[in-house]
Amino acid sequence: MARNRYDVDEVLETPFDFAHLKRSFVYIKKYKGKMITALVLSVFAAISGLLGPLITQYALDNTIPQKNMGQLVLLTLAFVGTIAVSITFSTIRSRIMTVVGQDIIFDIRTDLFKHLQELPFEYYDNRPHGKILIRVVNYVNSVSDMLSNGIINVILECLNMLFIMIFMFFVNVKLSLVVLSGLPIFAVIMMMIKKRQRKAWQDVSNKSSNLNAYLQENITGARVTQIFTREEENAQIFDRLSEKYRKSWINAVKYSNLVWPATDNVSTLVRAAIFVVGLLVLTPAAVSLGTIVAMTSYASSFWQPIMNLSNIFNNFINNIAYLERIFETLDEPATIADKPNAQDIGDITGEVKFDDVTFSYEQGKTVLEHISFDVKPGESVALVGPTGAGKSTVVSLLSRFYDLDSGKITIDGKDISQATLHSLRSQMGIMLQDSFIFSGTIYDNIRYGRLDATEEEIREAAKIVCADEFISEMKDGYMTEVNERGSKLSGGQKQLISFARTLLSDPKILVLDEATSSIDARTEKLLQQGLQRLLVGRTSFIIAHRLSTIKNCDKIMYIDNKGIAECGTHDQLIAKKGEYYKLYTAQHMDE
Ligand SMILES: Nc1ncnc2c1ncn2[C@@H]1O[C@H](COP(=O)(O)OP(=O)(O)OP(=O)(O)O)[C@@H](O)[C@H]1O
Repeated sequence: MARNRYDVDEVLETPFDFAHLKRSFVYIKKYKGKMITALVLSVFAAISGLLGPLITQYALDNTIPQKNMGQLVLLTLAFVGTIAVSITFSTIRSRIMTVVGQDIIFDIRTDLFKHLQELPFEYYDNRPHGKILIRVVNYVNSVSDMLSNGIINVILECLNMLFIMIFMFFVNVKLSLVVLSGLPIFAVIMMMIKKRQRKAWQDVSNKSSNLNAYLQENITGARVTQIFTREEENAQIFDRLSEKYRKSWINAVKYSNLVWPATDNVSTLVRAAIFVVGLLVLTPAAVSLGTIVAMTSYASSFWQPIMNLSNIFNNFINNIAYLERIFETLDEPATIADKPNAQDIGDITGEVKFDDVTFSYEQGKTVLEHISFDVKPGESVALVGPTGAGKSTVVSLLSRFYDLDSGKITIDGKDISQATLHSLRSQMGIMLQDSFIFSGTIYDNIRYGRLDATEEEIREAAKIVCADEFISEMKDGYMTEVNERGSKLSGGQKQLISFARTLLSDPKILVLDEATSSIDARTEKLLQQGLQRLLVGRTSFIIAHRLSTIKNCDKIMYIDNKGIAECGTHDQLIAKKGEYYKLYTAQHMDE
């Protein structure tokens, strides 16, 4: 998939069809009981509202000319009653639908979040995270009204139209036909606007997504921005994105704004036609004043649902662009998922074998080629080599964060691509280069991967990695609240917490990717002692640029040129006087 920058519009792979709307019924049908109740209430509210003009007509044509005061009072009370029923039922309906709308938001968002958690790293590597956020937050909010109220309103407005027609035809057939004659004019106008309008709103959604992506990137990178004093340039980029968003919005609103006046004009024309036809063509003798007043009232009522429908239609057009995005995310395949016949890998001893493994992140650009090596259970293996050589990639493949181009990786003789991800990853402890800290307490951060860990176990893990001392010195100790990304902690402290988190999961295979790079030399020495105890009985892969930390590993692999350039113990590689020797002596001399 092409990489998507913050300023590149996303391409929708699937054009809109009604299947999207049909698919959204999955979310709606759960609430059909409440929706039917709301619909019934709305129908009663509408019928009640429609009785008003009939009462008026009767009063104008009979009660008032006969000066029947008693009847007039009764009719006035009935008129007020219809309005009261209409308002009460509409209010209850609106309350029910607010709850349904929120329930639908909840369901879609839960599905999206669950799915996002299963998507491969590749998905996140390929798009700005702000564009993912906007789908889960803004787009879901937007579509909820369409899926709850929108669909009810469509049914309701259609029913409303039907009822009004029945009432109109009941009052006067000829004048009803005059009202209906406005419909074809309206249909032609709508067809002309519809397609352009949909495209325009899709553009708005793209531009708002771009803006969000840039904003999110800049919040995350705020420190770097200030360090490099890039504020002005970034503000200009933001202005450009904002301007594009503003223009796209104005353009889209231009189309939407055509719908209202078009409907309004047709409605006014039709009402004028009623007067003309009623008074001049049919003559007052044939049509009473009450009939003309009732018919103009019905005519404006008749165009009300049409105006509402065109409004809903507008809303649908905007929201369908969002719905497409939501379904696109839900349809994103979890490529790194359990195969159909995946098996639990069982309790592993930690024997690892790479068999002729070739891998590329992007098609045609291999990062590793034909790599083969064996690691016995409990062995410690160091991966060293130049930046970008592929060390982290090797351990990512072992955890099956990516699938191979060719070759096979086995653990205890079992192909990891055929194992369930949970059984594989739950026996691995991986400490990535980026020691991510979640918002919450230090305590919660350490037990992130093992919620059932006891306080003693948490403290013990922290002690082994020499984190207990600095944590205990904090005002609230283990209960100290840290921000997302651990902004209140030093780089080394973050690494130690993340280290404790990895150890607490008691893995059979331990992966430490630059786990101690930010830790001072004294703490690292202490840490090494604790680590030696801890590595016993576990297979470990350690990536480190500081070679002094991996000297004692059972095996050192020097990764370069897409493969293993050298492999052996520290002494063997020093004696070989190859690349490792050069690197080690260079570092040794520096020290
Ligand atoms: N998600 C990714 N998408 C595309 N290419 C990637 C991705 N991650 C890494 N690469 C590329 O793969 C190569 C190997 O990267 P890797 O992170 O494995 O190197 P490394 O040896 O661990 O480097 P370092 O010592 O700097 O951590 C690099 O050229 C890098 O640009």
